[in-house]
Amino acid sequence: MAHKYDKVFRGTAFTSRTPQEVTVLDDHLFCLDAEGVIRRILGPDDPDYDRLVAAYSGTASFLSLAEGQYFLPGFIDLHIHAPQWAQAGTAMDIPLHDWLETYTFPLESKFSDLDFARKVYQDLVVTLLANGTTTALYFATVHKEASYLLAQICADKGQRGLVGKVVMDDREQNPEYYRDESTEVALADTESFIQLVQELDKTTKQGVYPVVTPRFIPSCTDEALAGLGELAKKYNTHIQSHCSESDWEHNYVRERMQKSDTFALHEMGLLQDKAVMAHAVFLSDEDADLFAETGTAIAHCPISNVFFSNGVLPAARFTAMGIDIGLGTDISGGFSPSLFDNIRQAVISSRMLEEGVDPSLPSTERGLPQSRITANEAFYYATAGGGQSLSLPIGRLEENYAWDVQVIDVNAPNAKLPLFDEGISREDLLHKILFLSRPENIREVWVQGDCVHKRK
Ligand SMILES: Nc1nc2[nH]cnc2c(=O)[nH]1
Repeated sequence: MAHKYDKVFRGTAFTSRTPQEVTVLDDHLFCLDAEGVIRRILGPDDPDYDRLVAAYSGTASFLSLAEGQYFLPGFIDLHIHAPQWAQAGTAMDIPLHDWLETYTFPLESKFSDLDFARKVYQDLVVTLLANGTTTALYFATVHKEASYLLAQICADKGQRGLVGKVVMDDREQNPEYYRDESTEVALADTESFIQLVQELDKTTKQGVYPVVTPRFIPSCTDEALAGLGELAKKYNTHIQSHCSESDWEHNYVRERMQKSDTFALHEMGLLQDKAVMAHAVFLSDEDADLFAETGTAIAHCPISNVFFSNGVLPAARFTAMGIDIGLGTDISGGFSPSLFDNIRQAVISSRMLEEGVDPSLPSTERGLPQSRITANEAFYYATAGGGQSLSLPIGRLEENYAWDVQVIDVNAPNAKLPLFDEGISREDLLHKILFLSRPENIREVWVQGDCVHKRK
């Protein structure tokens, strides 16, 4: 009899049900179709379970996890500057504005050289996959060709890439050596980039997507911002930018536009269901309401925020207000390519926000009550929250979602997790995985039903 499913996986999986609750699927079967979509999930009590195991086990379509191995959804990096991988871990000691001018713009300008771009982008995509990141929302550079090359590399290596050619057209704000030639060229390049990537997408299984990407308001003219809003609408694309990241940026926009970043971006047609704004640390309640109403998501980048944001995102409050939130590494404002590291920092930063950090103040005045997030919530942001933010069926191990997973091995050689209690609860085990896993524990990574990384 012909097999109904393209692949069947057997093992224990963790997946978020809500921001606070994780579902454990103990020794379940995950049945995929040829498109790499989960069509059926069944537990050992299901009457079909034994029949399916008997039919598929021993075939090339069946993969069963060993003791100590678990499925987690692949991570979704909701904010990452691909070219900045080349400077990750350096220049963490100066403010955002100086950092952009002294380090970042000179580096990004080098991506006019396609050979250099290829070297950096290939290394980054492979590294992200090895860190369990199955989908990434990338800023590239102003260069159309190199931005397209990044989309091609994602297509080639099997990562779901959402890629933006960055727009920086303001002649006063951007250095002559690194900006769009003119507003017209910025818009024309963006439009042809969108068309090229939408064509490329048709050749991939996992999907690659063009993203309308004004770097941030300070680097764009009003005309470019409005034109980009129209292009996003015309081609139904995702949108990304930075919003209210730091005191300097937030105040610059207020002075130039006489309104907040959020309201200015909204006026330009840049807030919508498929829009993701990085940081958003300084949103007022009115700004936050507008995010929730328009379906605009926040890419929370907790490591980067320590260095560049002058504050901590009140993630718990914004989640309660109904805003979609995902996690971003913000390479290289953040130094780490790992969303495990960012899960940890999201929890740590939220605790510091809640408790406060100035010991000279009485405890009652030190912090912002009810700001802490749990490890479950940070896990949600890195997975289901990211999928929700992008309006894509990813980030959950549920029927009709893509099979994007990482196989975690708690007994990996040289990276064994400290597990000495055989009766450990499933939730405690997940928390150990979240706080202690290293790349060595990520045994395999799958995107849209295909294996894209395997540790030797
Ligand atoms: N963190 C960060 N903030 C920005 N704001 C504008 N550009 C950037 C960037 O590259 N990184």
